[in-house]
Amino acid sequence: MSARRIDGKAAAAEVRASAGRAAAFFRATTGRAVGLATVLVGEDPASEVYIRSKRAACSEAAMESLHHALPAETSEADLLALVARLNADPAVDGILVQLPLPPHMDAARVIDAIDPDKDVDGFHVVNAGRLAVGDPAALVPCTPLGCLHLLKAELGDLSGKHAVVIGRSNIVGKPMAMLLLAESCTVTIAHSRTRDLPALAREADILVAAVGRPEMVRGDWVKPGATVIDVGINRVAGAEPGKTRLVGDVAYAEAERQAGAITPVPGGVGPMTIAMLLRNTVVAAHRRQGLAPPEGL
Ligand SMILES: Nc1nc2c(c(=O)[nH]1)N[C@@H](CN(C=O)c1ccc(C(=O)N[C@@H](CCC(=O)O)C(=O)O)cc1)CN2
Repeated sequence: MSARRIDGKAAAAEVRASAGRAAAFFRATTGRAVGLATVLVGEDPASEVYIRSKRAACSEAAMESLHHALPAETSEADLLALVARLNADPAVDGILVQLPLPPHMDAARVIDAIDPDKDVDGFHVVNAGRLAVGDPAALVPCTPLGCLHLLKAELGDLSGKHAVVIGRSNIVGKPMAMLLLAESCTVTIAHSRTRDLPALAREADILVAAVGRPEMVRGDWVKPGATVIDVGINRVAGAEPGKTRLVGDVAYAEAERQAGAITPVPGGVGPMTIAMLLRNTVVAAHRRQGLAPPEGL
């Protein structure tokens, strides 16, 4: 039997619509639009596409996006000075510095210069700490937040389920594990040094793959009926010369024969990242104004 295909595009459209309604309420209440500052350093083509999509999503939700495009050779000091100006700007509710940054910059230093309450990517150490201790003031990284949204829509209550998260990055693996723990899952974080990863993965009711290695998770790693969330976005050579195609970290055609439900790539987790960015920005705006973010956002 074939797994249910989890439609991330449809789920993302709902989250974006609900963020748009909250942004309209915010404008009606405060007299100003929710403002997101986007910062792109250099001309990485994929980053340019993501920034364009984020700005288009903002405009669709009637939020203001204030874009700063800096040349690749910008110094870290100049970027930090821009971040300081955005921190102080009352029209800016959220600040997003698109990653990756050029190699001469220290991304951790730049992220930690962002006001944690405007850190709509949820990457700041203060937000990582808030998430770890269960502080509701945490702004949570968009990709794992999107994964959790898809999991809850698919499974309802996650309590007691065994979740295996493959990947331990600060922006996906670790926050994903924290979110699942907060839902009372039993969580195992696996990584490149984990012994007998296929056997461990086969124990998972929920299997999250966030390793950045094309189709690493094979069909026989998946417990029958498990829910599989594929965070990978890997561009690999296509069938025709010179063409490429996107694949996840999961060998989809094999895994869908085992899983109960599975996210595709593209069209699974990816669209949720931008939807949750809008959600985080609207939440940050409400909190900064002393307003309660709308229920269910
Ligand atoms: N500051 C940040 N930088 C980066 C983040 C982030 O969350 N904050 N995440 C990624 C890139 N990213 C957003 O920035 C992102 C990646 C992928 C998608 C997406 O919708 N993917 C589509 C496929 C798109 C394609 O055809 O290439 C999908 O999976 O369906 C959205 C956002 C790194 N940097």
